[in-house]
Amino acid sequence: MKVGCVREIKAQEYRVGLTPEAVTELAARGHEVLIESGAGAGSGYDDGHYKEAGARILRDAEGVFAASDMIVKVKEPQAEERAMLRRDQLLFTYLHLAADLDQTRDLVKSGATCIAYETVTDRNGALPLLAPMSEVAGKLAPQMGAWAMQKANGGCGVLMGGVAGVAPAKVVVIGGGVVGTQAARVAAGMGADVTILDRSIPRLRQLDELYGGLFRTAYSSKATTEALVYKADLVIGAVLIPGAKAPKLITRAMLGRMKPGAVIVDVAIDQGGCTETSHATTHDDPIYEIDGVIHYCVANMPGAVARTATQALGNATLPFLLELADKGWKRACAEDPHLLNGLNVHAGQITCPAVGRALGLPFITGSDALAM
Ligand SMILES: NC(=O)C1=CN([C@@H]2O[C@H](COP(=O)(O)OP(=O)(O)OC[C@H]3O[C@@H](n4cnc5c(N)ncnc54)[C@H](O)[C@@H]3O)[C@@H](O)[C@H]2O)C=CC1
Ligand SMILES: CC(=O)C(=O)O
Ligand SMILES: [Mg+2]
Repeated sequence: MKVGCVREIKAQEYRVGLTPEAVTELAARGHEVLIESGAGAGSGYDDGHYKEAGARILRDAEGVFAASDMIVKVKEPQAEERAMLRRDQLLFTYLHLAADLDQTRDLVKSGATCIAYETVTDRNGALPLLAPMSEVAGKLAPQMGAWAMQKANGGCGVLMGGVAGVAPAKVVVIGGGVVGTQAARVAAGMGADVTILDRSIPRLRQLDELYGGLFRTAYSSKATTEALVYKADLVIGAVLIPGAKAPKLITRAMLGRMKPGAVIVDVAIDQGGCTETSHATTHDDPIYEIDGVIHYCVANMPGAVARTATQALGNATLPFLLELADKGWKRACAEDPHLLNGLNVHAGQITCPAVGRALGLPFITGSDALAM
């Protein structure tokens, strides 16, 4: 198979979809790998690293899109990239379609087969291609929150860990999955007073057993969430209902009752955010204020630490990538129901029910797509 990888063009995105390590493995199995010149530069890989691994370097993205059977990326294709997709092509990347009607329409129109990293599952019911980036974003969230709490950024001027005789910041993490756990660990490590909320009692029990001394757990009822949010200096939004839009757990009306200068880091923004007033921001211009509350809503947080993030993502995508390249999407998905769960769009149809429902558009199932 011809496997292509282009330079990411989303604002301030420095990750890359294929590492030279992945190229080595693809080439060893007889696949031809095409890399856009400069694609890996932001992650510390130059064209020479890819050539040595066995790739061919092409001058521009147009050439890579035109020649490849499968395109491997990091972020959702931008409008100009979507225009280059074609019917017999496979796209393997993050998509986050539930909160992105324009992209969904373009992918459907392209006729391409699109597998989204974030809805691929594993046998434990987890999301193995979202998890590494969730680890990164979770570990970054307290760091970004601490920065936003500084007065010069409009924040409340509270230091995460406090000092002798002065209380630390109160941090509330909503959602105790991968992002939430890493965020709570780091915030607690910085000395903050941390509570994590989740809707799943087994998950709360697990967190309590593992981290009981480090942070508290609480059940995510409306009343408990409100009470904790009103006392918080920093709220980290980390909920997920796979494939669907994030539930709005912090309303506009609640902002007025929060502390002036409190900060919300809404990591769930790529699924629309769990705060009614959240809208996606960029690393260039990451924060804005509404009703005295600072919002940080960068949708590609791991792009800030591209070297670490690219390596972590590359490790996780490799086994799936090899299956897709060796077998083609249809056989690979037929043999692996977890990869099939990643199929979001095929031949002009939405194939992920959660996406169809979130956008109010018609959909078929992955199994229907296999039978086409
Ligand atoms: N902004 C960014 O750069 C990045 C964003 N993300 C996003 O972060 C979000 C979280 O991802 P993960 O931690 O990997 O998901 P996860 O599936 O590991 O955890 C989500 C948790 O939310 C909980 N939850 C669901 N509804 C809830 C509610 N009403 N109240 C409290 N908890 C609730 C679930 O029980 C689960 O424990 C996703 O939207 C993901 O796409 C992930 C990486 C980077
Ligand atoms: C998960 C995701 O959206 C990201 O890593 O940017
Ligand atoms: Mg994102």
